[in-house]
Amino acid sequence: MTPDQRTAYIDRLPKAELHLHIEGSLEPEMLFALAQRNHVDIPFASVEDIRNAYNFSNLQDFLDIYYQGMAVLLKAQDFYDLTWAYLERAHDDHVRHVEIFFDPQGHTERGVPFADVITGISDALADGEKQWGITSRLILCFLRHLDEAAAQATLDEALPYLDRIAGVGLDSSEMGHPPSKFANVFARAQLLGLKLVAHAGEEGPPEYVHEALDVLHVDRIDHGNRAMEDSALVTRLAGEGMTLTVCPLSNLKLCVIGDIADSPVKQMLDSGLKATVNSDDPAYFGGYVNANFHAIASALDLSREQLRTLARNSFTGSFLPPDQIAHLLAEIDHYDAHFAG
Ligand SMILES: Nc1ncnc2[nH]cnc12
Ligand SMILES: [Zn+2]
Repeated sequence: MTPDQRTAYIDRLPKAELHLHIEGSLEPEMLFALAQRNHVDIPFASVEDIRNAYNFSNLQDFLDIYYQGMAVLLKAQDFYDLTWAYLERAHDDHVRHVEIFFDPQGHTERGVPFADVITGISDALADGEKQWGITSRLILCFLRHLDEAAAQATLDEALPYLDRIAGVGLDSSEMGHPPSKFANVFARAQLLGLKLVAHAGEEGPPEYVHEALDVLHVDRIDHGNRAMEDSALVTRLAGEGMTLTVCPLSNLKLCVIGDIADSPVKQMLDSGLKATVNSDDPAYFGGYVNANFHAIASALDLSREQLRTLARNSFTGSFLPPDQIAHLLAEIDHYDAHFAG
């Protein structure tokens, strides 16, 4: 395939996005507009000012500004508008299914009712399915810089809404907050029938990936970059068919990698790992899912077969039922068979 053909192939390839923080899709324009609509003071005079602040040297640098940005989200309508805007972009990128993280503790600690957060997001997801046929799952993330009791209280608040929540995850500052800190709340979530995921090995050591598997019993690993440092762990992850939700542009912006060519995606595929490509916080990291595909496809010279594998992994690694996965895999095959460049 020529580079132009590869770009065209990615653009319309049916895919799922499995690692997307809905608050990280808050574009500077919407942040600015919501600040005005809700009369929230922000330390930025213009959209340009906001964009200029998006330079990070590590995860914590980003998180500081990410939590600051959330302050403009106050009403159910704000969460609806945010989610709808993301779905419009996802639709443009031929995303057929999304599994979205949300950070309720970032909102309830500011006095926003849990009900407003989940209602706004889930109403938009339902409307997105009606409008475009994009299916979805919602994953409640616990903030790992807070304690386990706070996570348990958040799970308590979620109980009336479990019909809208597919799973729980673990995000925020990784270093110093190992997965084992949340062993009890994850065990409780599992008993409630929820799926389990955790950010691990983004900045944290391979040991945190081991803990996510052995202590939390996760169904997926979010990021997982540093698992590549531990060959026995790589063999294990490959053997278990564990899905890794890798985020190339995020890794670059947060200095997890020094160059996009250092993205581990190709090495993961070559090692038999079930890697997927995702955007993480696209408003902050410079691109939605197709931009992430484009960036690594050229930097790593990915083949058509590898791109197709990444798209297949996004569906087989999802929490959809087998019949829907089979249907989406058939969509990929149909697309691939008819792609003329
Ligand atoms: N990449 C990331 N890592 C940890 N926590 C996050 N919250 C939002 N994006 C995150
Ligand atoms: Zn993330």
